[in-house]
Amino acid sequence: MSKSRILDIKRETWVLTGEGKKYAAEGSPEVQLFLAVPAEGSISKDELQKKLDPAVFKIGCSQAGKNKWVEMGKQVSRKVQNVEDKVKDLLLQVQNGHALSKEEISSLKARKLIVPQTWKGYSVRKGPNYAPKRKKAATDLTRENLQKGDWKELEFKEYNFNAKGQPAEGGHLHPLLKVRKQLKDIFLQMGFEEMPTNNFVESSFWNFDALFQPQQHPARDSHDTFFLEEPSTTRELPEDYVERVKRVHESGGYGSRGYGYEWKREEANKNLLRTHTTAVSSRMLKALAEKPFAPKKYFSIDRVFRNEAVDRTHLAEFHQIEGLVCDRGLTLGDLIGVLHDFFSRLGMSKLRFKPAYNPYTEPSMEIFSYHEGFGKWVEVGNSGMFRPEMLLPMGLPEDVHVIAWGLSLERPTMILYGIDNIRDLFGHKVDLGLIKRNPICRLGIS
Ligand SMILES: N[C@@H](Cc1ccccc1)C(=O)O
Repeated sequence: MSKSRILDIKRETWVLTGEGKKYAAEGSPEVQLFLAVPAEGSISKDELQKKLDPAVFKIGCSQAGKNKWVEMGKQVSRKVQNVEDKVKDLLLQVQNGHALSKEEISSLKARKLIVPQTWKGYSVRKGPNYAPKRKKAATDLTRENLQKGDWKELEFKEYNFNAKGQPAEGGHLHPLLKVRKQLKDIFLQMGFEEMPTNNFVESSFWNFDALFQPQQHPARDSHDTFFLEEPSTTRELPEDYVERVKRVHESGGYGSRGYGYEWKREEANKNLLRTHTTAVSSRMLKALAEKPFAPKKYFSIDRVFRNEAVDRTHLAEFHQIEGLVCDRGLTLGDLIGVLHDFFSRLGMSKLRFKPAYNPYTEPSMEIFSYHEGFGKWVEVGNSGMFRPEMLLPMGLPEDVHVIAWGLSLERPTMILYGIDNIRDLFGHKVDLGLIKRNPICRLGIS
């Protein structure tokens, strides 16, 4: 835009002074004076002065005299019959924004009845180099430019080496990892130790038999469990313990009648992808039974696998959170107390329990939490006291009881992040935006 296209604009207008405003309302001093002089005869100057404001008298005398309206002496008398208040008329015109002639302005200005007021502005017009007429500079040399050959005429934009680049994307943790970290912190704060959970492949023995789960149990069917083809069987099992487990399944002991069926070693040898992390708990408890007894609190958070029909709330693999406390004389009351402590740290303080069945726990309880947002009770986990048929063959002392519970990691994560389809949370269809949009995880589930 060239400079010559910008014009300064200055406008002068006139406004009344305080005195001007007074005369516009009350009449000019000369007229006020004229009207104070009687139409017939005369009035003494002293008498006249008393009738008028001193300033009006003084100015009125000089102006009325100049206009030859009155005869001034000791006595004052009129020289004309009528006068017109020209000054008042002019002041009213100025007040109403009308333009006056140069002479009229200068006479009012001389008497300090008006003052100038200036208004400043600019007039701006488009110049010959105004943007739309300019050629747009090309930013990229395209294949079309090369094919058409118009690159010869193109004007290319210069590189701006000072421009800032795109902000670099930092790492973001997946919601499951963040909730997992919160849960891990909760367990650690409660004094639990983490169990080693790095084996996805487990034998049926540790996953089911050691947990007093009978070999005909439907969960042990290939419809529910992924069995391994290669290697299809486990290499070794602790023989003495296997013998005790076989016996407790077949004929009981330790005050139990057992299941009364023929237990098969081949079934126990079958390798599978672990269906729950309780398989890890059974290994840990067996190891504990080998040493002089010491109470323990264990937890794990890791992946498990089930041959499920995949739908919006089920996947064939998910993460299980497992906690257990092993000590002398524990009761169901201890389990309820620990569950209240654990879940309230997750923001779920209203809990209810429902009797349930697990082959390895008695009694067993499903855990429900009241979800304020949903306005209803939702199932959040499963729990129980491990059966003597599981603990005593391991060699744990008889008065040692184990309270335990399990839940999925996906469930609380979906509630926390408002996700209603598990496939949006886990698997190859997860939108990276979900991860980027949730850099911070909120605690408090209900
Ligand atoms: N293993 C159970 C959870 C559970 C753990 C410990 C005790 C009771 C139940 C499940 O998979 O659902």
